[in-house]
Amino acid sequence: MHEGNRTEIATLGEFGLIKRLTEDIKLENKESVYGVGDDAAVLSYPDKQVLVTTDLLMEGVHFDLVYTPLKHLGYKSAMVNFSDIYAMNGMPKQITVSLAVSKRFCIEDLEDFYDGVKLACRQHHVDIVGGDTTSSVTGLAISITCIGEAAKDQVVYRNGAKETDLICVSGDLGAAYMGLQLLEREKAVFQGEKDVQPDFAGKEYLLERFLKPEARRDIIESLAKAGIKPTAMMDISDGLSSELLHICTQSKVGCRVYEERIPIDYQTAVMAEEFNMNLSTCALNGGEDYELLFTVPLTAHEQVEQIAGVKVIGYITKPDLGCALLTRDGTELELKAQGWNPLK
Ligand SMILES: Nc1ncnc2c1ncn2[C@@H]1O[C@H](COP(=O)(O)OP(=O)(O)O)[C@@H](O)[C@H]1O
Ligand SMILES: Cc1ncc(C[n+]2csc(CCOP(=O)(O)OP(=O)(O)O)c2C)c(N)n1
Ligand SMILES: [Mg+2]
Repeated sequence: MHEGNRTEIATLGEFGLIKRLTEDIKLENKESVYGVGDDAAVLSYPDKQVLVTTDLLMEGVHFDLVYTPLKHLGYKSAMVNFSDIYAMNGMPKQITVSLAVSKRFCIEDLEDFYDGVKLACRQHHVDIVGGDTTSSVTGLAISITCIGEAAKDQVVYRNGAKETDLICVSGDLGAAYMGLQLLEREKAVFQGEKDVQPDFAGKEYLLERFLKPEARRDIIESLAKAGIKPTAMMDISDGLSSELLHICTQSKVGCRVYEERIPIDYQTAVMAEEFNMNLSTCALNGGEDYELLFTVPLTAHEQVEQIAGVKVIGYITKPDLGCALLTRDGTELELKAQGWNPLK
C-alpha cells in the first residue's frame, strides 16, 4: 500500500473516484453494448448460452495485504472469475467489480488494484462494464461477477462424467499453497524489520503461482482445436480431492487416481520437504491452483495426451467403487475433501 504520495478518497468522493478508476476503459467486445455510466450495463448475446459467475473476497479470509501487493490482488480477483467461465468451456466477456473500502486505502491504492484488474482483462479480452463502490468499517471486500458465453451445445457441466472416462488435469498442483505457506512464514519480515529482506531465491515459481495465477484459456482453446469436448469439467480452487469429489458426486460415479501421476513442480517438492509436509497431501488439498480438472471419453486418450500441459491422472468407475487414490505402493486410500473451507 502507498505510504508517501497518498490522496484521501474523501477528496474525490464516490463519483469522482468511480470516474478516476473507469474513465480510460474502452469496450472491446461487440457483446458489450453499454458499460459504465447508467443504471445497468447492456449486453447482447443472440443465440448463445450466457454464463454468469461471482466470487466474494474478504480481507483476512481470502487475502492478507501484508504480503499481497494491490495490483496482484486486482489481477487475481479477476483471474479467478475467468477461471470459472473457462471451467464451463466458455469464454469470459464482461465483469462487474464491486468494492467496499475503509479509510486505510487512498486513491493510489485503488488505482493499483484497478491496474491489476485491467491487465487481467486486457489479457483475456474482457470488458469492465460496471460495479459498485462503498465504504467498509473493517477491511477490504471485493466482489467480481463475470459474464461469459458458450455455443449452445458446448457448455460442460460437473455432472457428465461416465464410467471408463479418463480424468485429466492441467498444469501442476500444490505450488500456490506452498507459496502461501512461504509468505506466511516470512510475514514477520514484511511487517517489521525494514532492512531485513525475505529470501525467496529459488522459490519464485511458488510465489508467482500464489500471487499471479493464470486462468487456463489456452487449455480450452487446445481442447476445441483437438475437437475434444470434456464430459465434465471444473476449476481447482479448493484442492484436487475436493473438486474430484464434486464431479463424482454430481456425475454419480466413482474414480481412481494414481498418486504418481499427479503433476507437481520441483520447487513444490523442495518446499514441502523443507516444511516437513507430505507432498501428495499438498497437491491433493492445497487449493488456489486455478488449473482445470476434466474428464474425457477413453477414445480421446491419444489426442488428449498430445495437448501440452495436460496429464491423465486416473479414470472414472462405477459409483459403488467409491473414490480412491492409488498410492505408489499399490494401496487404495479413500479420497477425502480436506481442502480449503472458509466456513469451517
Ligand atoms: N449465497 C449463495 N446463494 C446462491 N447460490 C450460491 C451461493 N453461494 C454459492 N452459490 C452457488 O453454489 C454453487 C457452488 O459454489 P462454489 O462452491 O462457490 O463454486 P466455485 O468453487 O466454482 O466458486 C454455484 O452454483 C454458486 O453459484
Ligand atoms: C490470508 C489467506 N488465507 C487463506 C488463503 C487460502 N485461500 C483463499 S481463497 C482459497 C480457495 C478458493 O476460495 P473460495 O472462496 O472457496 O472460492 P470458490 O471456490 O468459491 O471459487 C484459498 C485456498 C489465502 N489465499 N490467504
Ligand atoms: Mg464460489
